[in-house]
Amino acid sequence: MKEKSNLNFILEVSGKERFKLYMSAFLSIVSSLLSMIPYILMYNIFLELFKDSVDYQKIKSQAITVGIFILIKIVVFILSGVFSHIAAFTILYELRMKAVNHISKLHMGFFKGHTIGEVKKTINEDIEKLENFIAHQIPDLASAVVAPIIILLYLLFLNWKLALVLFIPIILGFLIQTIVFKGMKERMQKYHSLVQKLNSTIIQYINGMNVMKAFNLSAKSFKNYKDTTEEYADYWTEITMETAPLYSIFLVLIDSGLLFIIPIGGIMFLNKEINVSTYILFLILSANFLTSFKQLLEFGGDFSMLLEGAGKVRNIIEQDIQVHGNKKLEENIKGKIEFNNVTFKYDKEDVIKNLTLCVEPKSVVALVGPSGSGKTTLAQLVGRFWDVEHGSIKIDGIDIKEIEMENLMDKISFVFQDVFMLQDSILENIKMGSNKSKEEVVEASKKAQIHDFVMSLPDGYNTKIGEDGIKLSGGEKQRISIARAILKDSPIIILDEVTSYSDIENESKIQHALKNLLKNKTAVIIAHRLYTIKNADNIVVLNEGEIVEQGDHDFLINKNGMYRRLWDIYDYEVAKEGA
Ligand SMILES: Nc1ncnc2c1ncn2[C@@H]1O[C@H](COP(=O)(O)OP(=O)(O)OP(=O)(O)O)[C@@H](O)[C@H]1O
Repeated sequence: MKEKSNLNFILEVSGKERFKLYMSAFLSIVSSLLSMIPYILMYNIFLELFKDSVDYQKIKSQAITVGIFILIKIVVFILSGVFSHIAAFTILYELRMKAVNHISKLHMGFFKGHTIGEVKKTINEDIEKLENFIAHQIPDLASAVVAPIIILLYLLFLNWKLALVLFIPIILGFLIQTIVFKGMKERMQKYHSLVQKLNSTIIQYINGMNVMKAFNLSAKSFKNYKDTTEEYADYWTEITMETAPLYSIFLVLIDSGLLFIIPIGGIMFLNKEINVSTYILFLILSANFLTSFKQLLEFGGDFSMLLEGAGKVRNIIEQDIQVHGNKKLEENIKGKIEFNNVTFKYDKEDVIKNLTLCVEPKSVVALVGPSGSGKTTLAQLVGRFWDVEHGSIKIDGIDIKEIEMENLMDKISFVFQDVFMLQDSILENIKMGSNKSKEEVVEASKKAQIHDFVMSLPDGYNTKIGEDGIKLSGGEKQRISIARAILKDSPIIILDEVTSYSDIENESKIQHALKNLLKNKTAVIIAHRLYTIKNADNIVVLNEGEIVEQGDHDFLINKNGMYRRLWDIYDYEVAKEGA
């Protein structure tokens, strides 16, 4: 992945915009070359002024030419900026779209290894920084490289001995630069990881505020944030202490580059080796040369920082996407799900172990078992939230890896406890991008037992949800998510049963809604409350990723195994709650 440099990566993603970048760099070089011309013309003016009989007409025409070149330089400079800015914003747009699009195709596993803070920093900040690089630094860099070379060549041509004096600050500058920027890559990596950590801790701090307050943990979480901020500040202090003294010497050296030209040029003038106009031109051009040279050296630091940021974007864009085949499930599938010797692990330990299970079409299978036994994992594997390590999962005889992802998602509806809500109207929250009619939405909402609630709101289905709109209770969100699934009408339902209901009324409404949802569907239910799955066609008892028993409720109760024990615990807890 690292064979290609990050700079090449930027050029590669520039795609069609690359021409604009080259154009911008070219115009920037032309602009800096044009800025030399007035100096050369001024030299001619000086030469003329020091003649015995001054030709004022010639001076006038030279002065007008200087003015024209300055104007042309300004126009070319602006054009260079226009090209680079247009390119930059187009590239930024494409890069963001590419990254966000790519993220949607990644395994969930990617989000396990990267926090939301990290991903946000990359997509917002690292990509934004590239704007500065593309819009300003590519053209600046082009002219910063070419301009000093041209000036130096011209000065060597004017008087090579005096021009050689300029090499003193160049050599010293390079030496110091090498020392200052040694280990810069590692430092920049650490810098980026610290910024990511800062982002993650602040997101964690704000997102978890209500939970932390409830548990009186605000101070602890704040301490986490404070510690990270201190680590960041300490890191910058450390870098500054290490590099500042040398860097200051470097700046002074470059700025005082003229100190070498003034005395040595002066001596040469007194010895009549150069005339006064050459001396003056040397002073002007040397100052110009040293400024461009300093700019060029300063690019080094910015470069490392930007290229490291580009590397982060690459890390996302070059992540392997979840491959899928192009087979399609028929419109009216039966909905049979087969797990064949499925093994899966998140990290080191197998969470699902060589599991074989058949979910018959239009049957309801409930997964029960102790916490951590693998119920959620097994259900999520059907939707390829993760891919199995060994074995296969088939729907109507086709391996899910061979099915086109969109088609697979079309055939499965997920109803999870943690309901994701769009910051949009209730109508859009139920439609979820589909082109179903309002009537169909209302029909689904009635079946999901949420219609009456929606109609009691002032704006009905147009009521906004989210920060600017109304807040919904857990039960209401759950019923909206059931309405979504009823509207989607997929043949397979994966349902994470709600652990607790806010009240009896909510509970009976949700049970009713679920009954409507599961009618004629193949369903896999992750069961937390045993009595709700008593009527399931098949109850699968999981323990440590293995099926320990399965059958209907009566069969399993009579078997007197783990299911029976789970019931005993459950009955005890329900009795305790009721007491
Ligand atoms: N994203 C993840 N990354 C790493 N390990 C995970 C992840 N999700 C679950 N696990 C681990 O996998 C095992 C099975 O978890 P899973 O959530 O499937 O069990 P569960 O039976 O649904 O539990 P519960 O009833 O508590 O929801 C557990 O040991 C859990 O810690």
